Amino acid sequence: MNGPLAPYAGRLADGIAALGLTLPQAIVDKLLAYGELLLKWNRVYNLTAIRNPQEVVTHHLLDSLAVLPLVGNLRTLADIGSGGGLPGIPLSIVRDGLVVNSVETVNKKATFQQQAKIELQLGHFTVINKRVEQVQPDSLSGGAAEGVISRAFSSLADFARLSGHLVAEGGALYAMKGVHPADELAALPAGWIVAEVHPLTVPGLDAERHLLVLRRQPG
Ligand SMILES: C[S@@+](CC[C@H](N)C(=O)[O-])C[C@H]1O[C@@H](n2cnc3c(N)ncnc32)[C@H](O)[C@@H]1O
Repeated sequence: MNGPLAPYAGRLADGIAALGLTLPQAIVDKLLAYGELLLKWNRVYNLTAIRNPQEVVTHHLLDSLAVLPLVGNLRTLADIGSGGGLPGIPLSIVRDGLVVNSVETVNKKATFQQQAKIELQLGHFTVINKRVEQVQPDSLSGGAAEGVISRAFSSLADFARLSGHLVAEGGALYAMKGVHPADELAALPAGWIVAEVHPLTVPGLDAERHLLVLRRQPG
């Protein structure tokens, strides 16, 4: 490959190793190809504020992969407010069998994701161009999802309110956050609890990251 991400291929490989992941070279190449597509389409479609190739590797690719140890064993995932396909597309690339439904309301962003699905041959990745509150669980590929994830989508309370209906029984909401959002916890809607808080380290990213797991209150 000789596109704008080529100089950062080593950084991606080092980051993947630092996350404790071992990925075939073909998968690493696919991650780079996705990053290049994002940069290319961003010039016209304004998909993400990040335009620096190095930051595509750290802030988008590695940041998305950092949650893999916590969601990588799920069978079905819905990514809400996925923008240019984050974290859903990187997760779909590295976990071929994972069924990912990617929900994004803005047409041009969903169109980009559909194009990425075709170019990267993501067989289990489905784009849903709708507002999440209008999506019914049975319209998701695989039905209600074991994991419903979002990054930079909304407050925890709105995430639970708007997306909670898409979580399968026994499943969870996964909120990717920067600093631990202590002030958002008190505003959670009734019926949801924060079951787990995982601090995450993203290689090459000098910023706090947390994954919060929300489950339905028992009883
Ligand atoms: C800040 S962006 C984050 C995009 C991506 N998750 C990321 O981390 O780069 C939030 C996205 O949520 C989408 N969005 C906002 N409200 C939505 C809703 N009700 N249903 C689906 N998507 C929504 C926006 O169009 C936008 O693309």
